[in-house]
Amino acid sequence: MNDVVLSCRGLVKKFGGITATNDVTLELRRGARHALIGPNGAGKTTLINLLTGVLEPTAGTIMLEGQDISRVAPHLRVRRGLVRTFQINQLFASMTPLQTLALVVSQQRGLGARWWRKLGQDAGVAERAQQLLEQFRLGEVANQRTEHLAYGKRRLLEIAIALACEPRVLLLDEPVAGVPAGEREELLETVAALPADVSVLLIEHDMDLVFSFANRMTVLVNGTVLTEGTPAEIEANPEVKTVYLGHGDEINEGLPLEGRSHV
Ligand SMILES: Nc1ncnc2c1ncn2[C@@H]1O[C@H](COP(=O)(O)OP(=O)(O)OP(=O)(O)O)[C@@H](O)[C@H]1O
Repeated sequence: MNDVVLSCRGLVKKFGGITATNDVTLELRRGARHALIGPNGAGKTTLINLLTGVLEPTAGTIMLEGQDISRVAPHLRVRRGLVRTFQINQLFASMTPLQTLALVVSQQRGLGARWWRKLGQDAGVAERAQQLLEQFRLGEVANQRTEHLAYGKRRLLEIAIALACEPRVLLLDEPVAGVPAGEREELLETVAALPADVSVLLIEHDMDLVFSFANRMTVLVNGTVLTEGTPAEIEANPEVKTVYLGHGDEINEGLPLEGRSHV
């Protein structure tokens, strides 16, 4: 069992009379490429917020590398290696990718607020920032203000920032959402090339990405795990089809064999 990196057991989250997460048990294995899918309102965002500590569970436990983190503050979960991608906010708009990544790498290495002075001096920080720029195909835009970047490049920067935090578990929250067709390929290739030792939980509506990326899938419906399995098992599962068919606009038109991508 020690190859389980992140798990939750009997996780419940109630908002007043609404049960958004209903007795969810999930295991993420070391090196996993695991996708979490489900129709709108299934509880995916709530579950990610519980795992990252943004929300406190009504009941249940969350374990990271064998330790109970159910009540650990979000920033301390990041320090322990549980990192999610987040949308770049105003804070980074006027900074360049190089500055942003140097800042995050500096913070990660305990250099804190002295990052800017250290940038020129600390070869380790500059080198790691440069590696990340190359890995995420941001070299050409390294010195452009983030607010001027193409949307796909911003999404790449978001993943690069998460990786700069040296995660053991990476929660990828809809990495291709809103990315124009012409910029998607680069993003898909970069996601596919994430380091094998980082375990990834992907939440995504784009079924092309889900089925090309994941080797394990969990389907959430009404806050509950409907089923879990390999992509082939999920695709063949009549219950999964019914659930998505019931929602009309979703996977019924989106399962890969039926030739559609976005749901
Ligand atoms: N803060 C909140 N207060 C009350 N109800 C909430 C809150 N957050 C989520 N919910 C409800 O919990 C349920 C699950 O919502 P959640 O956003 O987690 O689903 P989701 O699977 O992420 O949906 P989507 O794919 O549309 O983003 C929904 O019924 C939603 O209305």
